[in-house]
Amino acid sequence: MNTMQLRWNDLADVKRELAARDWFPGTSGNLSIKVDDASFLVTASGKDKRKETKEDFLLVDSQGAAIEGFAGKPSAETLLHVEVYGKTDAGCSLHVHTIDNNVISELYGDKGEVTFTGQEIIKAFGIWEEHASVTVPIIPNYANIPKLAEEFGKYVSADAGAVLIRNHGITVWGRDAFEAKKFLEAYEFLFSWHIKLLILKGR
Ligand SMILES: CSCCC(=O)C(=O)COP(=O)(O)O
Ligand SMILES: [Zn+2]
Repeated sequence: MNTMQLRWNDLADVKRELAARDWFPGTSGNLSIKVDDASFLVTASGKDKRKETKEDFLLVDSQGAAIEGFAGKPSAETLLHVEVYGKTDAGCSLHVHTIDNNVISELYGDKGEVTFTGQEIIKAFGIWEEHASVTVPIIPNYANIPKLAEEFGKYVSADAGAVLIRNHGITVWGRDAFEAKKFLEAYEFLFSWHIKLLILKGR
């Protein structure tokens, strides 16, 4: 099996697991995985990502242009994945729309970021101190994708990270598929925990 096929299988596994969580409502969401310095696999645009087909992913070059031999169109948001691979050594980038990430993005959108403190799951990010904090930037949901990608890129420097797009979704990246999925799950846990606490406390 060549590298592209191995990475295809890795991304298909992640896609299946996120689909089982129902994190692809209404065809939303897009996923990518690096194949080498010149190319990555990205989900095809507009498809129901809960379905598994032979046309689920396309190979694109480092600028996000489709490489011949693959059916369909690359994700409309491929340029955000281009930012991740162009600016870091990350190996996988995951974008999902959930109710929880949308609610958090709207609640804290004016602040431009949201911070969580004193939650055990923060250890999933490799931060083991007591009372540790994790902060996620929140950017406006520009309809113009190159502009959205440019704004998103301002927060992309480390090999792992996350950016919330207001009333849209979250993009999380990591060194490989395992790490990106772990971080995505941890962020979604924090969002859900925070919203439930706010509701129960009546704030
Ligand atoms: C129906 S969701 C609108 C587009 C979007 O935000 C998304 O994540 C999916 O776009 P894609 O082109 O990757 O299918
Ligand atoms: Zn989206």
